[in-house]
Amino acid sequence: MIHARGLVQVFSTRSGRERSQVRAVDGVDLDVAEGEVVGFLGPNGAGKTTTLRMLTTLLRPTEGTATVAGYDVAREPVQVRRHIGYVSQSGSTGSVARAGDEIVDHGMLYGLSSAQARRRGEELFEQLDLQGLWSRQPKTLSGGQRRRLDIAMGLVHEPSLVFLDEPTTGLDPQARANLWTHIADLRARRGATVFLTTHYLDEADHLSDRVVVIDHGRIVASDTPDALKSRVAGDLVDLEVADAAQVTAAAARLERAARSADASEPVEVDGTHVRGRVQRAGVVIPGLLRELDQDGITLTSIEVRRPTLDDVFLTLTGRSLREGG
Ligand SMILES: Nc1ncnc2c1ncn2[C@@H]1O[C@H](COP(=O)(O)OP(=O)(O)OP(=O)(O)O)[C@@H](O)[C@H]1O
Repeated sequence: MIHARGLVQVFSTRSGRERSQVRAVDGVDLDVAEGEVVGFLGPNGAGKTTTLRMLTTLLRPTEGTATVAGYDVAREPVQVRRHIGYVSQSGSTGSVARAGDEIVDHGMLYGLSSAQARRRGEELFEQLDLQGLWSRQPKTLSGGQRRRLDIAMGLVHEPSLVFLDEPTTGLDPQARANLWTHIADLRARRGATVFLTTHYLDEADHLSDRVVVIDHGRIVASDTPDALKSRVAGDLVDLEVADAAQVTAAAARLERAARSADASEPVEVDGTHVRGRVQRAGVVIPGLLRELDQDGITLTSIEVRRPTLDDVFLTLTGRSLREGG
């Protein structure tokens, strides 16, 4: 569905007399298969939107090639646009027309007859839980309803590939969860391929078959969320030691368990807490507990936290997405 090779985008900027160049996207290769849901993540300014704009033909690549839905973005932009849906960050539903008329107009813009566009619009209103809102002006809808209307507009011409740029930004948790169901449905019901950018790691984790991470204009990782988590981070084990005098001995034990499991971070001591990462806590902990017991070390508590995509992100880019914003 998407095949990109060596995509580059260089922007020239001017500040006063100074001219400078920004290599916003710096050699991106990307392959997305039919029916895949891919989450595209990166810190602010990493090049996500610029990549998306090249793939949707809104921006001509400085270098490199890409085919999207079977058409070349540089040579066949009209064909590309006809076969994709694009829901931008800002959305497109700011007008004063009625929501239903907006969607019919949009469908006709893509070559549907008005009857076809109406039928398709009504179907989408139903699928996206927008029943009863056909005659409302978009500006009177809630944030979640408006975002769903944006998505309906992006789908009216039945594209097999949909680009969603930060689909849930600014929505409350309930509206986000609701939209997730609809996005997951796109693939389940229609077999659509979905390429989405997001700042929410839980969203990428929940929705994506595969997560692609971009940093400084380059792809730094591409794998399933689970594979990324187990490859990069390891499970965090937090031991709380009952007797402060035994903290050092407990740390040495955890250190050994972590080392044998090939963890990269050092064990950290914080008061009576000893923390470290081990590759597979379920395998490592029974042996560790036996050793601590043999040494006469008593624990007040033990906690294990599975790695999150944020841990992966931090390891890959040196920044936390949560700090981003
Ligand atoms: N039209 C432009 N002219 C000059 N520089 C630009 C232009 N558009 C983007 N850039 C720069 O290119 C880099 C990548 O920007 P881009 O918007 O693709 O990042 P992003 O990953 O989408 O970020 P965000 O998460 O903040 O939306 C940034 O350094 C940005 O300042």
